[in-house]
Amino acid sequence: MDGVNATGTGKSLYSGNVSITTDLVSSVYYLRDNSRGGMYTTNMNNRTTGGSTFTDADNVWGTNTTANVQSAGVDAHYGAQLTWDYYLSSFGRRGIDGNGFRVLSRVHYGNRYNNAFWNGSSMTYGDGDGTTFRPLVSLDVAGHEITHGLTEKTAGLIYSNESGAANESFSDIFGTMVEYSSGTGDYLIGEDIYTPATAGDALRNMSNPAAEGDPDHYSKRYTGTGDNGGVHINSGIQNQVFYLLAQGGTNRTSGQAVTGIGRPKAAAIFYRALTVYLTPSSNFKAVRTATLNAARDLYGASSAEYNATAQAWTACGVQ
Ligand SMILES: CCC(=O)Oc1c(C)cccc1C(=O)O
Ligand SMILES: [Ca+2]
Ligand SMILES: [Ca+2]
Ligand SMILES: [Zn+2]
Repeated sequence: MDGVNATGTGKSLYSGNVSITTDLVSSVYYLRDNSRGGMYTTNMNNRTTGGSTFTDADNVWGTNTTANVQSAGVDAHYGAQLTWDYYLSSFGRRGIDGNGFRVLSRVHYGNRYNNAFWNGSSMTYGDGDGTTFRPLVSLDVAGHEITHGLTEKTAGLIYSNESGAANESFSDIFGTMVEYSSGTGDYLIGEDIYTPATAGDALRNMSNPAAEGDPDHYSKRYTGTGDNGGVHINSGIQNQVFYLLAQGGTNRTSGQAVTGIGRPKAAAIFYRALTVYLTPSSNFKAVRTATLNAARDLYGASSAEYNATAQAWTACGVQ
């Protein structure tokens, strides 16, 4: 049923009050966005099956607190909206498949569930247990999860060992770009949702991966079998490459300096590498090559951008 696009007011948990696109059908508002592939957001009512699209009578959603079940729905819907807009405005990509893929965001999944995941067709967010996690619907998480979908439909990076760590890093990189697109951002992952009683920490840290126990250099990579071969650990190496390429700085392990080229150009290089050059079994060496090819395509083989890309990978121990 095609309704009428409406602009609702969303009182979110982590982004203040935001404008969201909703769908008016027979004087009921639905958390559905027909202007962005029909993306919609459902309430799982703390179960793991079923769920129904949020509805509202006056198009004002949530109360900025978890006291109202709509609040987390606002964050997830807004995160999907910003992610759609980021990929469209930055790279001309309409949805994660480039063909208007309809994203489903499911919130209040399970009971005090400390996780968020992409399952091949939808994002799913738990509410957290209130100690380790608050509801996992922050902007960098939404961008992270939806980018898992984009990766699946492009390079298809296998979710283990180095290809899996690269997969994770692409999600951290573009989750961070989506967060910055809101007007404010940082190089922390999940800072709004992680350990509410502890300020300043995060799931991961791209500017200083070691702050959260992850490697910033290939020589420090995890070689065990945990975490699918360290996909959320060794992602720190590529995250550090991106950070140094975007912002400039010095790698703490190698002491090597990198000249920054800014977030937009660094993101364009990584996006082109992901969508044009990478394949399912690509390792970090292959990502280095793919980003150099992308930098050459975009800026030229002897450009400052190309040289900085090579410098960043070298600074992090990937030749
Ligand atoms: C930044 C979002 C994130 O990392 O979500 C996960 C969590 C909280 C647990 C396990 C896996 C993931 C993931 O999406 O990789
Ligand atoms: Ca962040
Ligand atoms: Ca915290
Ligand atoms: Zn992930």
